[in-house]
Amino acid sequence: MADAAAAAPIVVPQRQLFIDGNWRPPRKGAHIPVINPATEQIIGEIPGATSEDVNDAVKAAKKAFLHNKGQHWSRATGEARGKYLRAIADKVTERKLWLAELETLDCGKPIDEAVWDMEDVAACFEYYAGLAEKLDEIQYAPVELPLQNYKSNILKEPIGVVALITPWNYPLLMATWKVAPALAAGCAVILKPSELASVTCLELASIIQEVGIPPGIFNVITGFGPAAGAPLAAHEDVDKVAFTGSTKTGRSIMEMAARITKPVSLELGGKSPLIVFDDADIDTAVEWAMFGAFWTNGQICAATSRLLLQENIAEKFLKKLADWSASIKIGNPLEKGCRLGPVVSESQYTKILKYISTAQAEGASLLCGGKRPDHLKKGYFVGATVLSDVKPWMQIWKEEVFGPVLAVSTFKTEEEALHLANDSPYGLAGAVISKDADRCKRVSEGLQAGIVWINCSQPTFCQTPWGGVKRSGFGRELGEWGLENYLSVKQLTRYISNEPFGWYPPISKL
Ligand SMILES: NC(=O)C1=CN([C@@H]2O[C@H](COP(=O)(O)OP(=O)(O)OC[C@H]3O[C@@H](n4cnc5c(N)ncnc54)[C@H](O)[C@@H]3O)[C@@H](O)[C@H]2O)C=CC1
Ligand SMILES: N=C(N)NCCCC(=O)O
Ligand code: NA
Repeated sequence: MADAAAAAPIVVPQRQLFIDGNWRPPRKGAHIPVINPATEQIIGEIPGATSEDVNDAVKAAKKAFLHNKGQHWSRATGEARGKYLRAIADKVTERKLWLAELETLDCGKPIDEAVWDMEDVAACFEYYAGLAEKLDEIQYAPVELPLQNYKSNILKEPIGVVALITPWNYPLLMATWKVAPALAAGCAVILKPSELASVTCLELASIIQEVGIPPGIFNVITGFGPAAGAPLAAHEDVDKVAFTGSTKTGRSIMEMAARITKPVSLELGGKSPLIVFDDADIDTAVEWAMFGAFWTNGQICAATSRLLLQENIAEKFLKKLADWSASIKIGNPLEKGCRLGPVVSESQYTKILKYISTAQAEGASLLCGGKRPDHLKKGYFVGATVLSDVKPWMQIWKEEVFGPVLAVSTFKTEEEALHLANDSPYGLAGAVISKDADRCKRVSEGLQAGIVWINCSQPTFCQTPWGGVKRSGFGRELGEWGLENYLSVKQLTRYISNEPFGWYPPISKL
């Protein structure tokens, strides 16, 4: 399929903003080119929304949330909403290859990975359909009280109109991690995908239109961050913002939200460590180290981009790592078997190369990669890059690169490894590889991170919570925690005694 498609170019559908169940051109008429990072060519365009369109979308969402006293959506049963989520999952599955090809064209990830993402997207909608149904069972859950005159019950209600602002590294999957639980909870959604990769999110709008979710419950506003994202995050009638992206933008969103005391959940950057002990099986560990740093062309917030090797295996490990990394199939991401495509944009490409040259200037050794491979004349390709002799004070050890760049350092003892691993403002993920289960347990407990992988790096399931500590953000996506992000908890406390309360002396006795 991918090869046939490469022969007959796939056409990016021309779409408008999706507001109130309809496709609408942006009020100011702006458009943003869609660039294929593998060819550097413009292959389509997306609408460039501004605050006027944001106002329209928020108004539609608010109206839809309250429509018919919420009976048709926000106060409908979870079971009713779950049916729509399952229908979305089915359509994503039907269109899996088409969506995957669009994703690859738009952001450059290898087609095999894009297909995998689409499978995860469908599974995530399916999973939250199940949680929507389960929500009905737990409504009015009793709370045990110390006084017999009272009974308390808990209602879980949708938070309201939610703004979901998402990045370009897993364009449709990161949107789904937010859209699926938000819809399951009964919220009305405004999705603002990244201007660098919005195509598949617009296709999701088309799917949602087809399955017949009430107009206004799901809206997509494409556009630049400052023009479309900022007015959305700051809007008075947006009840919550969920964001995944850079630490800098996350901070500005939190500042905007703070002005009107609006809740936010933030999934920000990382510089996650992978610690490999000397009892590890070298081949297995090398492969996980590569996957943790080069999958998704290295553009993963939870990438284990800092590798810590126990000193006595470092030489052997690095030799294998460099040879294997240099052999990764890099090129046309639409070709099956491709394992490294271009990074998303010219500015990311330039930024990554700058990180690599700074690292070398600071004394790190380049073992492989570091540039666009010679056989590729165009496209934002960066060969899988391994930098060794990295010291903790170097920029490459401290800052998120968001590209296929692995920084390597060594340690002697477990204690030193943990110290080096935790010496970062970030705390999204961490990983440990060792045959010693006790050591893995100690290290897992010692890592300051929201996600710890043991004897692997990156596998992620929609059932398990996702999010960070320290400056990597707060709140948890996925699993039951992901649903809580979009629910508010209401307590209902009833006085059930037939006797008067009796605090004030009765008037007759005065
Ligand atoms: N943690 C993660 O998953 C991600 C981290 N990043 C990091 O961020 C760096 C820069 O990438 P960008 O695409 O510029 O990330 P970004 O954080 O600026 O973009 C993420 C989303 O936020 C929106 N946005 C930007 N400025 C905004 C504002 N003022 N108000 C509201 N929304 C706004 C963008 O349009 C996009 O939808 C990357 O090199 C990488 O280090 C980027 C994408 C994902
Ligand atoms: N689908 C998997 N396994 N991981 C997604 C990681 C998304 C991120 O960059 O945060
Ligand atoms: Na693009």
